[in-house]
Amino acid sequence: MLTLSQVTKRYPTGDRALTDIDLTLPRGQVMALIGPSGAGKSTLIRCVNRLVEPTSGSIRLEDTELTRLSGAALRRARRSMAMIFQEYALVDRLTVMENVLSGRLGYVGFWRSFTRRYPQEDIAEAFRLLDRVGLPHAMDKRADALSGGQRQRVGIARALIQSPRLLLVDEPTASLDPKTSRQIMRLIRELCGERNLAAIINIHDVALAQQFADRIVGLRAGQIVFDGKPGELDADTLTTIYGEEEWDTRVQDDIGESTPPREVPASRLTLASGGAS
Ligand SMILES: Nc1ncnc2c1ncn2[C@@H]1O[C@H](COP(=O)(O)OP(=O)(O)OP(=O)(O)O)[C@@H](O)[C@H]1O
Repeated sequence: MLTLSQVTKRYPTGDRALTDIDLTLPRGQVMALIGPSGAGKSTLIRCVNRLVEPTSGSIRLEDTELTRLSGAALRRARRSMAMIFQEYALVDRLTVMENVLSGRLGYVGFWRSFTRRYPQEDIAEAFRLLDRVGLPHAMDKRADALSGGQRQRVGIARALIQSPRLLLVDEPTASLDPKTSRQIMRLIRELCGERNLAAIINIHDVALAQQFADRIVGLRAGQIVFDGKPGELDADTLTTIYGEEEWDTRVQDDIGESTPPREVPASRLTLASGGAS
C-alpha cells in the first residue's frame, strides 16, 4: 500500500539524510525502523507525509503519488497518514476529549473545530477510542494532568480518530519507562491488527522492535542495510547497522531490566527481552 522508490533527501545544509531508498509496505504490516542516531529514520518518516520534502524519488500511497501533491490534495492525503510522536504533541490546556477530537481537524473545517462543535459521530468515536486505549474515565482531564503513558494513549486515540490507512510513529516510547513502553508498543500492535493498519515505527529500542514488529528495516547513513524478520537480526546484522563498537551497548540498554553482565560475549546475547508484562 505504501511504496518508496529511489527516495533521496539532501538538506540545504548539504547533509545527505537518505539515499535511494526502495521500500514497500503492505497493508496491515507493522514495520520497525532502527538505526543509529542520524541514520535518517525521522527524515524517512517525515518524507512520507511531506513534513520533509524528498529531494527526489517517488512515494506512492495506494494509487496516489504523494510527492506531486500540494494544497488541498496534500491535506486530504495527510488525513490517511496519522502521526504518533515521542513527546505526544498534545495541547496541555485542552482536555483529553478535546485533544482526541483535534484528530478530526482535517475533516471538520477550521470554524467548526475553532468553536469546538464536532459532529456527534466524531464524539461517539472519541468515546469508543478512549475506552479502547484504556482511558475511559479521563476524558475531562486536562492533558497536562496525565502521566507519560496516558499522554501517549491520548496521542494514539487522536491518531486513530483520523481513520488513517497508515501510522507514522516517531519514537513512541523514548520518554517512557520499560514497562509502559511495552504496553504502548503492544497497544499500537493490537490496534494495527484490529484495523488492518500499516505502521512505520521509528524506534531506538531494538528489543522492543523485535518483540512487536512484523518486519525490521535497519538504516545506516541514509541507506537500508537490513530488511527482514525480527528473528533474522543477529550480531553480524546489528554490527552492520550500528557499527562495531556500538550495537552490544545498544542492545543491553534496550533489554533494560534483563541486561546481562558486560562480560557476556556479544554473540551470546539474547536480543528479544521476552516475557513482556
Ligand atoms: N532540518 C535539518 N537540516 C539539516 N540536516 C538535517 C535536518 N534534519 C536532519 N538532518 C540531518 O540528516 C541526517 C539524518 O537525520 P535524522 O534526524 O533523520 O536521523 P535519525 O535516524 O532520525 O536520528 P535520531 O535517531 O537521532 O533521531 C543527519 O545527518 C542529520 O544531521
